[in-house]
Amino acid sequence: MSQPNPDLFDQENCALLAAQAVYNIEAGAADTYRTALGELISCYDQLLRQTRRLVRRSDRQEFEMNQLNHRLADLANELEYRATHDSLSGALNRAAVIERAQHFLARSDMAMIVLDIDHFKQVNDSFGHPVGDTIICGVVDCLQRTLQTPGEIGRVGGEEFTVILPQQNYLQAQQIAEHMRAAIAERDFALPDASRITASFGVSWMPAGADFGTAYSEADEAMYEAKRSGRNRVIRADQLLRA
Ligand SMILES: Nc1nc2c(ncn2[C@@H]2O[C@H](COP(=O)(O)OP(=O)(O)OP(=O)(O)O)[C@@H](O)[C@H]2O)c(=O)[nH]1
Repeated sequence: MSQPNPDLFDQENCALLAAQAVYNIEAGAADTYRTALGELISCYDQLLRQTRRLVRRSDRQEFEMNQLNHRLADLANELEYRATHDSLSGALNRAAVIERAQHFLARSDMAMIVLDIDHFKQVNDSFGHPVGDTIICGVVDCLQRTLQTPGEIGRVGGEEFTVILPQQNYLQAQQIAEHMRAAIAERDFALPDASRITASFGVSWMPAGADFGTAYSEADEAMYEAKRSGRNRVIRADQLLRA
């Protein structure tokens, strides 16, 4: 049960009641005294009632203002989410990936994985664009489930994704990419012909202070080498440089 609101004017109300009692009892007092007291009582009574009404109105407006502030904060969060995320898969969008990667690289070393779904055009052509869309969401789900360390997953192009991994060395990033590759290859995407989906991966590693463009182009080049050499595999950029 809710508590009744405390009367802010309890003291004034008591004074008013006492004055009213005096006014009623002292019937024989001088007329001027009684008239003045009567006016005082009436004005004071009206003042109390109006002030109570104003306090109630102000409480209501404060409540409404708080509700509007909450709604505004929710909308700001929603706007921020929409500005930074891909609406189909929920992964970060390209601009947000660049921004976060630059943020990490300004502070620490960072590994980057670039992956691209294999023969995706064929999936779209065979089963239609909506089925292709479910594959994109399924691939992002595989990446999210596999990523156990701090990092960010982004969709940087149609069927191309990026995973940024702060403070992970080449070997750790390669192992994460391998787990992701296996998770996609093993997942049943429920395609009508029961075929499997695979993706090709490239991995780069940059020391603190490097730029996003270099990290991305090295990982992208390694990913294309993974495509050229048969798809459904992980290639590290430093393996290309040595070859
Ligand atoms: N369903 C769907 N398809 C998309 C989306 N964005 C891009 N695509 C498709 O992705 C396909 C990319 O095809 P390609 O670049 O030829 O590459 P691929 O068929 O995956 O072949 P490889 O990369 O060489 O293995 C095209 O058919 C695009 O229409 C999307 O948001 N949804």
